[in-house]
Amino acid sequence: MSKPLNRQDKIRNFSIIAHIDHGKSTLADRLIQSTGLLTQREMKEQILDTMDLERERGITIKLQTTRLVYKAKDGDEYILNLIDTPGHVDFTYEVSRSLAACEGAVLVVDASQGVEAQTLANVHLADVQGLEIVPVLNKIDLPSARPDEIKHEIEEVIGILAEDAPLISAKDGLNIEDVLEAVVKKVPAPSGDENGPLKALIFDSYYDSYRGAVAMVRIKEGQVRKGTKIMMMAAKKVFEVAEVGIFIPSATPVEVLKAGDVGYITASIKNVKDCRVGDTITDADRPAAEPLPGYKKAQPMVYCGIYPAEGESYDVIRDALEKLQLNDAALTFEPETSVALGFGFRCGFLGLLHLEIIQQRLEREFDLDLIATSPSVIYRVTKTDGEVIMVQNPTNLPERQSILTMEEPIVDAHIFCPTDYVGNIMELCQNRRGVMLSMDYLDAKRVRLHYELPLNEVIYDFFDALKSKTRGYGSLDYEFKEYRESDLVKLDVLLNKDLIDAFSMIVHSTKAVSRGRVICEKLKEVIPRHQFAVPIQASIGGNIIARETISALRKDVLAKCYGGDISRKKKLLEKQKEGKKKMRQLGSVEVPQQAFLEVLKYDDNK
Ligand SMILES: Nc1nc2c(ncn2[C@@H]2O[C@H](COP(=O)(O)OP(=O)(O)OP(=O)(O)O)[C@@H](O)[C@H]2O)c(=O)[nH]1
Repeated sequence: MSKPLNRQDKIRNFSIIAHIDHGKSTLADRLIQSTGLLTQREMKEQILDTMDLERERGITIKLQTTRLVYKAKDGDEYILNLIDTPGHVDFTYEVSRSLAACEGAVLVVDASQGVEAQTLANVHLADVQGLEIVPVLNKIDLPSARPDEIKHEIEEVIGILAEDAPLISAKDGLNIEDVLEAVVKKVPAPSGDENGPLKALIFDSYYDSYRGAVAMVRIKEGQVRKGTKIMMMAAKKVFEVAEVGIFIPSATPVEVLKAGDVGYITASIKNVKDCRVGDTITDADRPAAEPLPGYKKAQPMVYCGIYPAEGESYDVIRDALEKLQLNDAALTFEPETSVALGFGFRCGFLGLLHLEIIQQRLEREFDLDLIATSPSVIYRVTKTDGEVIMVQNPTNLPERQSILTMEEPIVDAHIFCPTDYVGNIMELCQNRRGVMLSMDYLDAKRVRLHYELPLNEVIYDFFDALKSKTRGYGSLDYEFKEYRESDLVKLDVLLNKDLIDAFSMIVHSTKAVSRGRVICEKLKEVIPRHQFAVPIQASIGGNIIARETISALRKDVLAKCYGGDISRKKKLLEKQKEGKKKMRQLGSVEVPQQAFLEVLKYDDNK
């Protein structure tokens, strides 16, 4: 006797996880296409990666979800809810968010590259959520594909069976159906009482100017429909549901969402703070006893100041940050002031990429002109009077004589790379004060290195340096380990004798002189000449350790334009104006926005 048919038996909720570039988005597109959701013509190049920024960088940041309908080989129709995940070392937290809404994860591994740092990191996150992992080997069309070796590697390094893993080419659309079959067979159907009190997990949200905050939810128990009075369990706010729906892939209203479903809820929620990712939605008239377990809250690891450029409004920036925070709980901010830059915000990020993305989203989506100061990690300072303080902003570092000890965050870093580049990696890590803990050979060609590294050496451009020193083949994953005492000093920058607090940073004492020199040189390159000479100095505790001077020059852009070419003159003046817009007056010196980014760049050869 077969057991009676249950609606949930025909639902599968899953994510795709992969190391960057192993083909996650390409596979997602193929799955959408092969289940007939969209015709070829309608298919954009990459449907799930909607944001411009992502396209540019080729990484997925914002979560998206899509309902697919698949007629399986067993003759039944299944609803497959595919929840997209971001793919970068900075965003493991967001991966956890989408995994919390699933029962399984398709693990895509490039059949020529093999297991990489984020393959392992993502598997670990899926494991923590108790998900079924379905391995898939992609890019088997490549002549360099070595599926048998990589299957073995998956079994050895990850410890899951890979014998039956589908061998696919997402690019050519080869064996895509095997992936759908594996999802149907291996990923468990959702369970959860449809008639119990409502419990819905908000795994993402976005702001829609007409409908207010839209909560993307996984219904774990109970049901929700238009008119249901819902309560946000953490926010303790009650709303009446205006609409529930699903993504196919655009938002489409349905009558009801029940346990096991993935969809969205709108309820004219005007204040974005009332619709926090990770919160549980319940029925206000019949509330659940307890909220769902959230996932581990992400701790920002990198802080920087964000200030309005000339003429921008502080309130508009606050509003924009609040909107971004709605679906990015890892972003934190609080007001701060800078002598050089005025009123702004101290913002916390997961890492440098996260910082750059938020900065660019503020500039593009909200059309804001901003200045971001040097990023900093959080230092733990014990003062001579016994007080312990956490310092996120170098400007707040107490006077030297009142500091007893300073500790800095240390991370555990795992680096995967081809054996040819081991020497380069070791050199890089040594330059960044790393301590090697172990080195394992994955096979004859690849190694895994385990290092301890101070976070303040990783946040600036470690990832870029790693990529360039391994021709793109190295991969990195890191996590916070502990605070450790360290010999740190505050490095200040003076422009025309004025201390510019926005440039101050905390560095290891052995690095201070070389960093100071590089910063002065970089600033000399990017700050335009003024009508007076501008000394650029780096100092530690009042002692100047490096100096450059920008010589005086009068800039007359029209000097070259003799004759009557008025349109050319106009163009030059426009260009100069445009250039001005990106300038910021710091004391008596005009500094281009770019300078703030330049000071961060390390020079590993110095
Ligand atoms: N040869 C070959 N190339 C593929 C295949 N699948 C994907 N690619 C290519 O690999 C690159 C990365 O693919 P994506 O789908 O963007 O990778 P991703 O894992 O989504 O990357 P992120 O969004 O950065 O996480 C693209 O240039 C794809 O065209 C495949 O089966 N064969």
